[in-house]
Amino acid sequence: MHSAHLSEWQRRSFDISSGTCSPEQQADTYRAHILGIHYAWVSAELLPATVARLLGTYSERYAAVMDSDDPHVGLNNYAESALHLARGQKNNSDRWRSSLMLGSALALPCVQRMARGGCPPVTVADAHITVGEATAGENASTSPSPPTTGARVVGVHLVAPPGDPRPDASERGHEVASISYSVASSHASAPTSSSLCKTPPAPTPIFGANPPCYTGSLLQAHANPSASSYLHNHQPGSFTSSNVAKRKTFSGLCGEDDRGSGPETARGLGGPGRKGEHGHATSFRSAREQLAVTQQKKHSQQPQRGQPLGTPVTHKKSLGANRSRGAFSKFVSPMPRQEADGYGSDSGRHGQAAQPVDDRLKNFEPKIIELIMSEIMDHGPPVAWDDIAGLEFAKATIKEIVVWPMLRPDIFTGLRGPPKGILLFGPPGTGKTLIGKCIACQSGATFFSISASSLTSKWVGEGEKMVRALFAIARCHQPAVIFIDEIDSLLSQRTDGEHDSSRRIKTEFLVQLDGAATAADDRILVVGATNRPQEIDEAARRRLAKRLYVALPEATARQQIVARLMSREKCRLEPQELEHIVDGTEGFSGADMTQLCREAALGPIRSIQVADIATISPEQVRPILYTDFLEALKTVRPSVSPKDLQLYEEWNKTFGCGR
Ligand SMILES: Nc1ncnc2c1ncn2[C@@H]1O[C@H](COP(=O)(O)OP(=O)(O)OP(=O)(O)O)[C@@H](O)[C@H]1O
Ligand SMILES: [Mg+2]
Repeated sequence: MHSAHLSEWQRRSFDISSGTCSPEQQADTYRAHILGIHYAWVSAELLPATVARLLGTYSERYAAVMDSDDPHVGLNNYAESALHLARGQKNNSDRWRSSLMLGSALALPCVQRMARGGCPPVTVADAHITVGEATAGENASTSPSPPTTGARVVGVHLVAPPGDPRPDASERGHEVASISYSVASSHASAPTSSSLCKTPPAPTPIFGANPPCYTGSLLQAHANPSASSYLHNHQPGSFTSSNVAKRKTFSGLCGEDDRGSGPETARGLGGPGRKGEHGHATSFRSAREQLAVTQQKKHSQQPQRGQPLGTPVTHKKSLGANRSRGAFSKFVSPMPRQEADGYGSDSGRHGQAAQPVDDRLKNFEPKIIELIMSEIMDHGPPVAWDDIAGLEFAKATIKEIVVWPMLRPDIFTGLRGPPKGILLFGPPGTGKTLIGKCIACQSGATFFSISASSLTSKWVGEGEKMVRALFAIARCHQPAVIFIDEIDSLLSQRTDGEHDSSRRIKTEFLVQLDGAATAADDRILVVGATNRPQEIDEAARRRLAKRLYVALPEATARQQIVARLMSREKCRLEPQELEHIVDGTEGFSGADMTQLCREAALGPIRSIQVADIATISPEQVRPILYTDFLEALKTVRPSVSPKDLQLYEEWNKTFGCGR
């Protein structure tokens, strides 16, 4: 072994053998010996035989110290060092002082918020709360003496500063004294607090008219045992206690623990009915009572009708937490509510499908009904009859067929009954769709505006169902107008090579149109519009009994169109100029006239310098002039060729209902 080790070894052996060692020192020395031998063995500093001999020797001696039954010799000092450390530590649990002092508590934002409700914030000088031996505060002179001399006063002192300008400041000394006395008397079985209290105890909530005022709280704490518990649990002052028992005493004297804090608690369950040995409410409460208290608290926190203003109510803001989510709670859709009128026109307009209410619709799949309701029904911007220029015969006929029978169904019966179908045919852009929109607005009927593509489906059989559903729904909403724009694509002539499904759709439509599936008094009118009337199937043509030619606008109609459009713009057109424009637009359709006016309206803008376009005000833009129309006429051409026009004329002569 190294010399250093050897000297250490020798020193230990000498210490033990000298007889001056205490048993603890002996045990420690033997432990050190054994560790040293292990170390030397591992380091190969000792021969195994030597290790065995030494270990045997020292283990035996160590065991003699440690395992001895002799109380004077034997010891167990394993934990000695730890205990030694613990003994050196200061234990502060006995005398504990909260770091939350009155001053810091009053500076807390929540306390300041409470104080903002009309009662001035309490200052440090206002309150001095002491738990412990009798205190001799500045208010001692104002406090009545405790009835029992030597009784330990556990007091709550609220001291009014001498110069406090607040009106109740002078009284608070007495009031506080009564609090102090009240608590003390409870300990000493003294007279009731009410006999000494200046303010009669009232069963008001702990936060009365001046909730944030600590004075009020403390006074009511005096009157109300449970309020005392509030004080106990929430008092922001310094809390000094000499030991745990004293703190428990204070807790008991103050009333209930925090589980029962609140006025309802005292009045309802733990209050007058349940008294502790000192005549105060005890803190014990069964689970059932606790549940009732919790419920009561919950309900009392909800604002009641007629609750006086200023009564503080604790509101917990939560998102939807107040809403019942139970199995019986009614789900409220976040979508805006529609009128629950079944398949009313309103519900369909907004794309929300209602549940079928009519027996006639029960055989249809909801999705088909939904599709028709949500996509087919259409209500555009309002169109008046006067908005349609010219076309007097067509307008009169439609009024006769659609509007009047709707108004007087009792007169239009029998032979006077309206036809089941109307066909509006004519060149493109002449106002056929416009007439359909006008019917929708003016007839007062439920208006179904569908396109052929809405009724056709790639799924075999779906198209026929759609057609059937359309008429069924229209039947449920009589009087109804089914407007089918570009009806030629739906009811074109049936050919041998066409797909079977489209043929079936046509057949179904003709069946429905014929009225075979409808009653005689059903008021459903089908209005078809097409610019290719010659392509319509002859069976369909027959069923669309009133075939009205929507011709190109005549001179007066063209003039009306221009005048009407220009009346909404800043325009300067002489009557002669307007006549010239009308004369120069022979063969123009209504759409062409609209396009001409749009083009002319751009004339004033084009005359503005490019640099000024960003800064010019609308008032500075010059009016539309005749020259603008002349310029526009250079670019706008009629969209209907004379040849096409001839075809329409011929078809009208052949199949049309015009004069
Ligand atoms: N008689 C008219 N009076 C006023 N404006 C009209 C008239 N005819 C057409 N217009 C104008 O032309 C536009 C197109 O008209 P509309 O859509 O009714 O034509 P259409 O006959 O349905 O054409 P298409 O056969 O191509 O469908 C209208 O929005 C309207 O501005
Ligand atoms: Mg059209």
